[in-house]
Amino acid sequence: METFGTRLHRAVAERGPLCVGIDPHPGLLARWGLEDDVDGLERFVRTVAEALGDRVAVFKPQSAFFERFGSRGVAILESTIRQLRDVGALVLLDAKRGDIGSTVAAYASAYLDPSSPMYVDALTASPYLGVGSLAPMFETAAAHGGGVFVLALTSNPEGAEVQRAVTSGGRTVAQLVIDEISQLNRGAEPLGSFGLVVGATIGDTGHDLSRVNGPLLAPGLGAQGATAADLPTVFGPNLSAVLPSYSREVLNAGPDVDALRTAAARVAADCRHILASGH
Ligand SMILES: O=c1ccn([C@@H]2O[C@H](COP(=O)(O)O)[C@@H](O)[C@H]2O)c(=O)[nH]1
Repeated sequence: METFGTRLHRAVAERGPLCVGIDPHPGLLARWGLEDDVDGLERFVRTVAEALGDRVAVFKPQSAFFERFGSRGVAILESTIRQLRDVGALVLLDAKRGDIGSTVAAYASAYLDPSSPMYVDALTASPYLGVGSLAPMFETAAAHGGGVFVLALTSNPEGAEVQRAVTSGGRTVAQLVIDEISQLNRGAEPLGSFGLVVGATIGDTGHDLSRVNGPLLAPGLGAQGATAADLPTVFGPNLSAVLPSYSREVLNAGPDVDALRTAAARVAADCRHILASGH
């Protein structure tokens, strides 16, 4: 069985280092001339999948925008995940799950067990009940070739107060998360399956990412103000592991399929250039 790290490494080699977020905001549905209802949601996501499904390495549907419509929205999320995986894209579900271990085990079965209808390649997770509480997710992911991306230094301004707080051992909360994920990825080749979320908006992190040996998901590009040119400041010598993530910046170009493709190609080119230059 191939690990998620191996599958991600190949997807990025074949399609380029880009994650496109699928965030059907009410304002975007309106901008696309769609109603803010289940039919509008379905038209929106089918258009994104048709335009980009065969050319973007990773899609990151934001679960909240589907949950907003109840069970019918969740059914659309489920079919979108299948549609994207069928055309060879990896799906990273952004649901930021986290809880006590026994409940995390249920989240792991829901998203990371291939027999589940909601099975995805990887899931975002929140470590604020303790990184150890996420162990059932790590174990299920490892057993089935899946991945988990854990929040470390998020792109929103409110995150720093918690994430940069200093623990009793002297490390920040974020560095503790970074170190625990680094342990899980130790020795993995070509890339570990456990990633971190580090916002592109945060400037020089002041944190040591050098031992992560796993993917660094960088949201905050585009609509939140960061650009590809900010990536070297944030990630320093660890740029090669960065997976840049854009949602509204690309989605704003729709509903025209060619315009969506042009927008995705533009941000991909910006990032490829910066990531390849290594500085
Ligand atoms: O630190 C984080 C973690 C997750 N997100 C999510 O990414 C997208 C960003 O959307 P944009 O339209 O590109 O701003 C959204 O789903 C967030 O929930 C993040 O922004 N920052």
